[in-house]
Amino acid sequence: MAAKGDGPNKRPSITDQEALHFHSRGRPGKLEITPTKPMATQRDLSLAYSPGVAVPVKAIAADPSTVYDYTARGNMVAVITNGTAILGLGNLGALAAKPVMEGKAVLFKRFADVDSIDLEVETEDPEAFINAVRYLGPSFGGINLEDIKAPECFLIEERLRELMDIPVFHDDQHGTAIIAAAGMINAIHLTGRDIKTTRLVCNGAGAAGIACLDLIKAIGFEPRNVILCDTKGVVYRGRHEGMNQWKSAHAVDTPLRTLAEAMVGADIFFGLSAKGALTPEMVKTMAPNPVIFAMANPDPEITPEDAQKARDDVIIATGRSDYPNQVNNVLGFPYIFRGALDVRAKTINMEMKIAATRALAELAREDVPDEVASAYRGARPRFGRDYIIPVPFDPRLIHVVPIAVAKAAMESGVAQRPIVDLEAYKAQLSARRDPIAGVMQRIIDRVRRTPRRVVFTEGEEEQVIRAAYSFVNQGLGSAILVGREDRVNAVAQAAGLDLADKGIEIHNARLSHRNARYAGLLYDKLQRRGYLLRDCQRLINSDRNYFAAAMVAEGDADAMVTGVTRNFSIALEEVRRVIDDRPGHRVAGVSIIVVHGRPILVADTAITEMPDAQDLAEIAIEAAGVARRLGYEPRVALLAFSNFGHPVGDRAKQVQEAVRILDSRRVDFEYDGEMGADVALNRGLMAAYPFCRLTDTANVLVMPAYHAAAISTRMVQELGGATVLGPLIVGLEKSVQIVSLAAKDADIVNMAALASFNIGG
Ligand SMILES: NC(=O)C1=CN([C@@H]2O[C@H](COP(=O)(O)OP(=O)(O)OC[C@H]3O[C@@H](n4cnc5c(N)ncnc54)[C@H](OP(=O)(O)O)[C@@H]3O)[C@@H](O)[C@H]2O)C=CC1
Ligand SMILES: CC(=O)C(=O)O
Ligand SMILES: [Mg+2]
Repeated sequence: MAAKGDGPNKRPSITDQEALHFHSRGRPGKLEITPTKPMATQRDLSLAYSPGVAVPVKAIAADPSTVYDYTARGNMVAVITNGTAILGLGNLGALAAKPVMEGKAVLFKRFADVDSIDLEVETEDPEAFINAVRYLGPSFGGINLEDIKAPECFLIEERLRELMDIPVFHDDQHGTAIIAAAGMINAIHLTGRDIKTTRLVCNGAGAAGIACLDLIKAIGFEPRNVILCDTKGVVYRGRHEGMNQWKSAHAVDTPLRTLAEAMVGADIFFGLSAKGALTPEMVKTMAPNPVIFAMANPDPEITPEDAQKARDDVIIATGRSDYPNQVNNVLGFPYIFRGALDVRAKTINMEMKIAATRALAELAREDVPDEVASAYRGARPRFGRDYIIPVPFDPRLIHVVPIAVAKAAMESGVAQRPIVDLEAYKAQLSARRDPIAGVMQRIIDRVRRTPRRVVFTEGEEEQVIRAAYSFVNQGLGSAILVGREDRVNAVAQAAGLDLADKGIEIHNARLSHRNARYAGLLYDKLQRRGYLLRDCQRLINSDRNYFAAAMVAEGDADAMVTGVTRNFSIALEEVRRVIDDRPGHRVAGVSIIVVHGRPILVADTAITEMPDAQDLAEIAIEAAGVARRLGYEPRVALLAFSNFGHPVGDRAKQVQEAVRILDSRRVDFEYDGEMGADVALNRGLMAAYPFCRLTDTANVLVMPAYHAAAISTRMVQELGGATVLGPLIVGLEKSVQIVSLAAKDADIVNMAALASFNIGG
C-alpha cells in the first residue's frame, strides 16, 4: 500500500502503519454520535425522554409524515453491507467491512451533511439479508447498500426497492456508474469521439460493471459497441459458464473470447474487476487516444505509470485519491442522497442518476476555485486529460449535484416534498458544507441589491484577481484592481479570466492621474506627524494600501479589501493613516465564530490590547451594532474568568465597571457580566444566576482583553472544529476589510461582500 512522491499530481506517501494508527488513535474508529438537543438539566431530560417524548410519539402514530418533523429520520441514511465484496478485496466478511462502512458514513457527513450509521449484517443468504434490512425502514430516510457481491446484490436491491418506501441505492452499482459515466462523457468530448460509434470494453461483470453498462447505454452507447468480460473472458451470446441473467442482458454476438482479444481497437476500458487485470500489452493494442478507467480499489487494473509507459496518448483514471482523475463513488452517494432526502424522494430512479451524471460532467468543465487547487497541491486543475472529473474536495459539488438530483426527482414524479425556491435551496445546501455560507447568504443578498465599487488592493496576486472576477461575476458589485496593468493582465490571462469583459478597472498607483490629489489628502493628515509632502507622494506612488485607502477616502471607490501580502496589523496601521475613525465610534475587530450552525460574535479580536472599562463598553456597543446589521438581536456577555463578582480580580472589576457604563448609557440591547464563557453559552449554567439579565444564551462575547479574544477564537477553530470569519474591522469612517495572509479567492470574495455591506462603517 505504500506510495511515494510529492508535488502536483504525485502520490502522497501512506504506509500501512500510518493507516492503522489513523484508525486506532484516540477513540477507535471514525465516527461517534452527537446529540442535537441540550441534555443538561432535569427539564431537558423531561422533554427529550419521559414524559415529553410521549407527545411526538402520539403525533407520529396519528400522522406518520410528522416523523420527519420530530425525529432525525429525514436526514439519516444506513450504510449496510454483508462484506461479500469489500472494495476489490473480495469476500472478507461483515466484520472486516466495518472500516469501509464507517468511512462511507463519515463521507456522507463530511461532504453532504447527511447523518449516517454503518450496519454490518452477518449473512450471505440474500433472503436473510433482505429481511434484516426491510424491517429497518422506519429508522431511516434512505438505505445505501455497499460492497455486496454480484449477483446477490441485484436481487437484494430489487427486492428492497419493492418492499421499502424510501430510496434504496446500491452504491457500488449506481454511485460508481454515475461517476464513471460522467468522466467518460468528458473523455469522449476531449478525444473528439462520437458516443454512437465509441467502442468500450468493461472488465468485471459484478455490481459495478453491470450498472455502468446499464447507465452508459441509457445515455447513448450502442449495445453492439460494448463488450463485457469477467473471470471467464468475454460475455458472449450463447456462453453458459459463470453466467447469470444480468450478464446475459449485456452479452453480444461476437467471436471474441478473451479480454486481450476484446481490447484490440477498443476506445475505452472500464476496469471494475481486480488489481492487475489489464496488461501494458493490451493497452498497446487499443485505438488512438485510448481512455482507461482502472477503477478497482485499492489497487487498479493497471497503474497510471504502466499505462502511460505503454501509451503516451492515454487518458487514465483510477478509483484512488492519490492520482489525478479519481473516478470514485464518493463523488456521488453523498450528494445523490442529499438531493433525494431533501425532496423526500420515494426512490432514486434513472432520471435522477442521469441528472447527477450530467451535472458532474459539466462541473468539470468550469473554472475551479482555490479550494480545489489546494486539494491538487497547488497545481490548479483545468479541464483536460488530467482533470476530467471534479475532485471530492470541490466545494461546488454540494450545491450542484443535489439540485440536479432534486429537480429530476420532481420532474419524474417521485418527489413527495417538492422544492419551489431552488435559489433558496442552493443557499441552504452551501451552508451545509460551509457554516459561514449561511451567515454570508443574507449579506450577499443585500449586497446584490445595492452593488458597490470595491477596490482590491493587491491586484497582481492571482487569488485576488480571481476574487475580483468572481465578485463581479456573482453580481455583487464592480471591482477595481490596483497593480501594474501588464502584470495584472498577464496573471489574469494565465488564469483564463477576461477582466475587460467584466468591466474590471486596473489602476497603477505609480502612473495614476489621481496621485497628486491622493498625496494632498495624505499630507493633510500626516503633516503634523513628521511627514513631508514628498513622503506622502512616495507612499501613494509605491504603497498600494495608501493608494487604495485614499481612493476610498476620496469617494473613488466605496470599499477596500487588502491583506494577502501584508500582516494584518501593518495593513491596518497604513489604512488608519488615511481613513479616520467614524465620529462617535470605536475601531474594533469582530470575529464571527460558527459552530454547529450557531454564529457567535467575538470582540475585540484585533485592536485594543488591554481595554479599560470605557473601552470594553464601547467595544460592546460596536459588536452589538454588527450583530444587528447581520440580522441578529444582540445578547452581549461581557466575559471574565469570574461570574458576577466571584472570584475577585482586577480584570473582572474592569468588566463590572463596563457593565455600569453601559447601564448609564442606557443602550438598547441586552447585556450583562461579568461572566465566564461557559455561563454565557450554556443555558443550564446561566440558570444558576437567575438575576442574569440575558434572556437566552449570549450571541455576542466581549472579551476582557485582546489576548483572550485572539487565543480563544484560534483555539476553537483548531480544536473545536469552529469556522471563523474575520476579524472584521468596525468603526472606521470608510469600509475596509483585511483578509488573512492565507486567504483564498472565496475568502476574499466574502470579505469584499462584507466591506460592501459596510460592516466596517
Ligand atoms: N472506483 C469506484 O468507485 C468503485 C470501484 N469498484 C471496484 O470494482 C471492483 C468490483 O466491485 P463489485 O462490482 O462491487 O464486485 P463484485 O464482486 O460484484 O463483482 C466482481 C466482478 O469482477 C470480476 N472479476 C474479478 N476478478 C477479475 C479478473 N481478474 N478479471 C476479470 N474479471 C474479474 C468478477 O467476475 P466473475 O463474475 O467471473 O466472478 C465479477 O464479475 C472492485 O475492485 C471494486 O473496488 C466498485 C465500486 C466502486
Ligand atoms: C469505492 C467503492 O465503493 C468500492 O471500491 O467498493
Ligand atoms: Mg463499495
